[in-house]
Amino acid sequence: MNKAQALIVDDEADILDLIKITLGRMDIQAVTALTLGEARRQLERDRFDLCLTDMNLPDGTGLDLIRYIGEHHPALPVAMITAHGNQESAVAAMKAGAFDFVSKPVDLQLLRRLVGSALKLRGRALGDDTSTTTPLLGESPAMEEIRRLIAKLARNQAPVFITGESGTGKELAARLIHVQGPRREGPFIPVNCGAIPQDLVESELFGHKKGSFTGAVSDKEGLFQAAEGGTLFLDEVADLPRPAQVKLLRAIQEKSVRPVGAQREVAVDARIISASHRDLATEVAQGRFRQDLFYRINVIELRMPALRERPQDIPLLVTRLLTRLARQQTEPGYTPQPLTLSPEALAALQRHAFPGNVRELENILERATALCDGERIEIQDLYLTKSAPLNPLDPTMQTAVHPNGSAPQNPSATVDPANWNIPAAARKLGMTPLAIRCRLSRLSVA
Ligand SMILES: Nc1ncnc2c1ncn2[C@@H]1O[C@H](COP(=O)(O)OP(=O)(O)OP(=O)(O)O)[C@@H](O)[C@H]1O
Repeated sequence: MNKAQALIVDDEADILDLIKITLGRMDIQAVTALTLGEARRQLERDRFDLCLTDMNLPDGTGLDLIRYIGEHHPALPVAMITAHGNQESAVAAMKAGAFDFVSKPVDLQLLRRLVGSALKLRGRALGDDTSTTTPLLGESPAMEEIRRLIAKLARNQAPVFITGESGTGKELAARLIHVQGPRREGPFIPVNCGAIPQDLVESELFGHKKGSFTGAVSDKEGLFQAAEGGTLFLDEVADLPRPAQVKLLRAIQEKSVRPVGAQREVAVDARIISASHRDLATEVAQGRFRQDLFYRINVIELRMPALRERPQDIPLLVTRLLTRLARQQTEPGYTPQPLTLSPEALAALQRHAFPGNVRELENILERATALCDGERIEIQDLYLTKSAPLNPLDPTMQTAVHPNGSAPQNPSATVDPANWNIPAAARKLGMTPLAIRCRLSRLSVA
């Protein structure tokens, strides 16, 4: 590959020189521009592997340049040089499509890492190499869109916040962002924030020094440091206690952490992807989650759709999951044929509400595979009981008209799947419990 070439845009000659020297030591040719107009001309004249731009330019802003590059040179990673402590412009840059940011005074170690990550994208098509991770299956437009967004997000370093119900594939999406991006060779460290005992959260995340608290018998590296060069996936981030939220904010802003009991901060280079099945905006409104942290981790939001919103994906998921289950039962010299699903069983699954989403589908099929006698899974092998929640979005649920002429109501939407309280639902819908039971058994699968 030819020598890499970077375009550096800043109206301060000193900064241009400093960056030029640093890149030169990395064997990268740097071309400089003092204005937005000059940068555009360079971009049309030459081919670059990376662009670094300041926010304030004499004839525009760095954001203008980021947007211009997004439109005309979408494969070119561009990073913003922001004024010290100006988090707004860092967030704005990443929302506009910047790959990453570095704040002034420029920390050369961080700059070198940033440049290294950007150059790993050279000559690579979007979404390469997902071979080691389960693909995100689904042919629905919603899943197509998710895959497209993941490929795009993989190319930058912005914090991503993934929302969605339990089992919708939030962790899978985070892994795909990691493996499709320049950090793929680095570690992917998943952390369930809700599973760490409250008093150990800070030490787990940021590490500790020997003797900093009872039980700290030796220095310990935190999960942030373990994710160096890779991605830290903070699952159930809403469960982080407030003091850890303050430290997390600082770690993201300053790209450095201070282990418990340590005097000095240590620089860390980890991409943060977080997720929660809870609505973080509500958590903020109720004072349980810091607004500034919410703003910082939620630069880009990815919403994983519930399975009930895309029942058309169920047949493909079923086929792939049954194939995988058959493979898992392979014995030396014998691989069983994947089981098939009867049309009635498939229809039943497409009517099911799946509160546990794809994970629940996996469990249902695993159980059915174990219990099924023949080669075809029948409706009764699914063990969807009468109390199984029905998909309120299923069109067959929308046809009944309520006697009082109000909008069609759906008993399964009213009957809380957790309680399955039919009398209460009947009161709410103005129907008799018997009528509800009849509706449910007509639509139910068992
Ligand atoms: N679109 C999909 N294609 C294939 N497998 C999927 C898909 N979505 C989810 N899965 C599978 O479903 C299971 C649950 O996914 P995952 O753990 O990513 O969900 P989650 O949203 O992070 O769940 P939780 O909120 O409970 O942590 C995993 O085995 C994952 O591989």
